[in-house]
Amino acid sequence: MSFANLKSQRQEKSRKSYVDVPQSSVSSNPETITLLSSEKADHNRDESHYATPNGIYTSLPTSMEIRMTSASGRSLYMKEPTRTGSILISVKPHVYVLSNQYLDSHCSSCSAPASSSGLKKCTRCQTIRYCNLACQANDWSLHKSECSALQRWAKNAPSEDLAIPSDAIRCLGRILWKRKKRGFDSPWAQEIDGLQSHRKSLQPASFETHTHLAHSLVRYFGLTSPAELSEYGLSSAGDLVDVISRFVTNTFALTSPSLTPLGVSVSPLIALINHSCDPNAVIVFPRSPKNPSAEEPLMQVVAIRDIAENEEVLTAYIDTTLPRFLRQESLRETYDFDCQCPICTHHVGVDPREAIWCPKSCGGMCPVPTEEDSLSQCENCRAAVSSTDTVIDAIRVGQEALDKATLLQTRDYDKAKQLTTNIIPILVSAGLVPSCHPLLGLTGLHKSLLVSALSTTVRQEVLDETIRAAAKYAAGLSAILREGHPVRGIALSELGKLLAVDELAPTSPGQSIHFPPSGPLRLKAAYDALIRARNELTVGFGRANDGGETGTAVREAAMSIEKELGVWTQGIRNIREDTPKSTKAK
Ligand SMILES: C[S@@+](CC[C@H](N)C(=O)[O-])C[C@H]1O[C@@H](n2cnc3c(N)ncnc32)[C@H](O)[C@@H]1O
Repeated sequence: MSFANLKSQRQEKSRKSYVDVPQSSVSSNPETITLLSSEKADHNRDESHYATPNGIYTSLPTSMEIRMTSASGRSLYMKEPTRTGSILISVKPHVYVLSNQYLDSHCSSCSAPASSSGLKKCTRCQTIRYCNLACQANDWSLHKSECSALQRWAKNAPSEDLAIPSDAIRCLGRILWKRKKRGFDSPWAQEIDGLQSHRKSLQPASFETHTHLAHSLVRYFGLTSPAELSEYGLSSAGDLVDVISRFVTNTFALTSPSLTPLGVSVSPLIALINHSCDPNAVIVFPRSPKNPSAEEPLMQVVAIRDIAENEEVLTAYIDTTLPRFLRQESLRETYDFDCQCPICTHHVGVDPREAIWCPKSCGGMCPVPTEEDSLSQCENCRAAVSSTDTVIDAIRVGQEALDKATLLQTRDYDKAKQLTTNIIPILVSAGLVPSCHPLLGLTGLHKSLLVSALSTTVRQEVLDETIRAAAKYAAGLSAILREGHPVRGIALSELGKLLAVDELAPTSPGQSIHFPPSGPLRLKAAYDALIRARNELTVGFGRANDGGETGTAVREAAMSIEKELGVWTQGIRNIREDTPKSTKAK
């Protein structure tokens, strides 16, 4: 449920404060902290949304029901056993928008990428683009209000690069316009108003973010006084902060069928699902070829393991490849709770997110030593880790490099790549396993940087390095995420596609002892990776969707390699048959 660009909102400055959140909720004085912790016993939430009748969720499938738990509020439960790969929920989000960087390349109505005939631009705001007139007509009822707000914003923008408001502002705008249009008492508005708000327990960092969002929203709507908020059914600036808090806590990434985050979306029904770092379901936008584009983007919840009757459906709000302390930090900051899921609380065995190889190379793993707990030994042979300081230093340097390279990846490609290239070997020589943080993150980033370079020039050694990085990344993910997780499926499909790229300088099959191999062995490795990817995508993007758009493309790629391999095999057979016996013996 990553909320793209939220933090960048903090940079959006504005002149006048409309926001009237009680200072006590953000002050750092001890009294406030006491107040907050006693509220925490009551889960720190505004109870008013619990009054919302379950009946308003018109898209709630009959196989599920809403229950209340003391630990996590409203929750979705299965009323019947469900198999891996089943689609549990399928809805169009209440609202969604593309992030600024995708406004030129994707349709703002169905969120599909531009076809070869390009997209048609709204002639008034010159910002929003559509596949065709049908997509434009589908979006018009909302874009009508948005169009003039976008024009006003652009006119007053201090510079060209700030001429379009962020995805968060545009999405909030759409929520308020649609809420007004549907009626403040409509089921649609009740579902939005029923979303959980953490306004009363905002932490200082979140308070700042919410304030900036409120300022920007006021500017986007062209309001000149807080009284004008009443037009949107809000009686005070505090109500506006509530809307923003609901949005922040309940927003999902709008993703492509290959999981690229394209924007943000809100579905009150799907927002009833609570979090686990070991989820039994995922939220995807598979874009099945069977779906009419007017129904896209279709948001689906898919079971990634069998779910029993009376079991809670749980998805992950954050990146679960991160170590526990980073997951907890992120959940506390954005969602205001301490995760008590099995992998956060049961310390059984070594967590592959925080592990190094056995110093005696027995194949076992040891927990990464920390400043607080420097004693570490192999889970298998009990060999003690002696290079504690080296490991701690390597992880610190790795984390700094990952943060820096992530920031630089779009601004300074060479520096970002230099960082990943130089730091990965340090972490590997310190003994980190491929799934360990921050090695996994750096490997994923290194792979993405190499892939983006391939789009300009393909050199054999770069292609091979990219394949090795993709293989290490897929192996690292596989140690953490359960089989059928769409992130695993996408990583494997990327590896398969890279292996399938024609070699520029194939070596002879006899020389193929290293990875990636060459010739038919490479093709076979591509085929194997694509078949594994296909199986995982069929689960993660829903069996009924046949793995969605990516699953379908991967199946086609695998079929074409199968044919090619058939030709190779036949070719080798023919050569064998044509070769005189005396030559074969040699
Ligand atoms: C998207 S909402 C989920 C639905 C929410 N329980 C409700 O009643 O509306 C996210 C909020 O639910 C609560 N929550 C979700 N998962 C939780 C968990 N594992 N433990 C405790 N609270 C959780 C947190 O308050 C979080 O900010």
